[in-house]
Amino acid sequence: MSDVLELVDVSVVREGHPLIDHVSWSIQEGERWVILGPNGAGKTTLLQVAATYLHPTSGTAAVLGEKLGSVDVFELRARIGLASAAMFDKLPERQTVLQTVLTAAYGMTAHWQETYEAADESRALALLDRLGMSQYTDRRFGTLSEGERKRTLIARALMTDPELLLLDEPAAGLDLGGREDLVRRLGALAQDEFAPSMVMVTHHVEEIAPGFTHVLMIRQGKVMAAGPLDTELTARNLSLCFGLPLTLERRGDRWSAQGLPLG
Ligand SMILES: Nc1ncnc2c1ncn2[C@@H]1O[C@H](COP(=O)(O)OP(=O)(O)OP(=O)(O)O)[C@@H](O)[C@H]1O
Repeated sequence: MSDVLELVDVSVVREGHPLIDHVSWSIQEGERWVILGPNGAGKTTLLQVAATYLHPTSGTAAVLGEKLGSVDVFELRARIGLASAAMFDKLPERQTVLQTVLTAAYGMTAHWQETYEAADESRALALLDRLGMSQYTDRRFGTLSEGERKRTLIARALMTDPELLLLDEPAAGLDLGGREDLVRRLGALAQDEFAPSMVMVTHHVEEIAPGFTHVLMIRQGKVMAAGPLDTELTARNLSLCFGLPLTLERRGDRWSAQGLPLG
């Protein structure tokens, strides 16, 4: 069994409709995966299974060596970092950026009379610095721009020193500069040998940072391709996944894709 993630024939069915459909996927230690697929393909559903927030309707899922259904998910969740826009609503707007990151160390979303250890505060400050947020530590979370919020959430997800880091569309809504800044920071993280295993959901190959190693492509809940970027991220697979003819270009360790002209 894989140490990081092992899904065997996993389906998640809602209202008689499979959101993910007989998915088998395994992640080995040291791999950094990108999940690509069109709107509604099942990417977030897949990430929610990996984050232990969703249980398969059928099939088996093991995360960090623990089989879902026979493990205390609260203990397991402490070993997983999740950064997703769905967190925005759960985090108090009036809390400072530093508190927003610190509360993660206590498995909470809000600052409530905990006395933080100095070591936790130093760690939170170091993570915020790594994500380019040092000038914002005292700002209220609710006043941040989209890009600043996203970077805060990634620092927050790293606070517990997770073994698995899950990022749901971290670059969505960012402008070109914000995206490139984030790709650089994610690239530094992905290439750090002490960084956790990573899975990033995205819609765009341009957002794949250097250091990512594998891709899973999903369409209508089914896996279209899964494996090393070098062999699986091809124009053919991408075109099948998104349902239109696409060209794909690789320049160094970055990617770009374009639709073919009509006619
Ligand atoms: N509770 C639910 N009941 C019924 N259908 C659902 C439920 N939750 C999600 N879906 C549907 O399942 C499909 C997959 O959703 P999911 O959010 O996983 O897709 P996604 O690939 O992350 O999409 P996007 O790129 O648009 O964020 C969508 O068609 C969605 O409408």
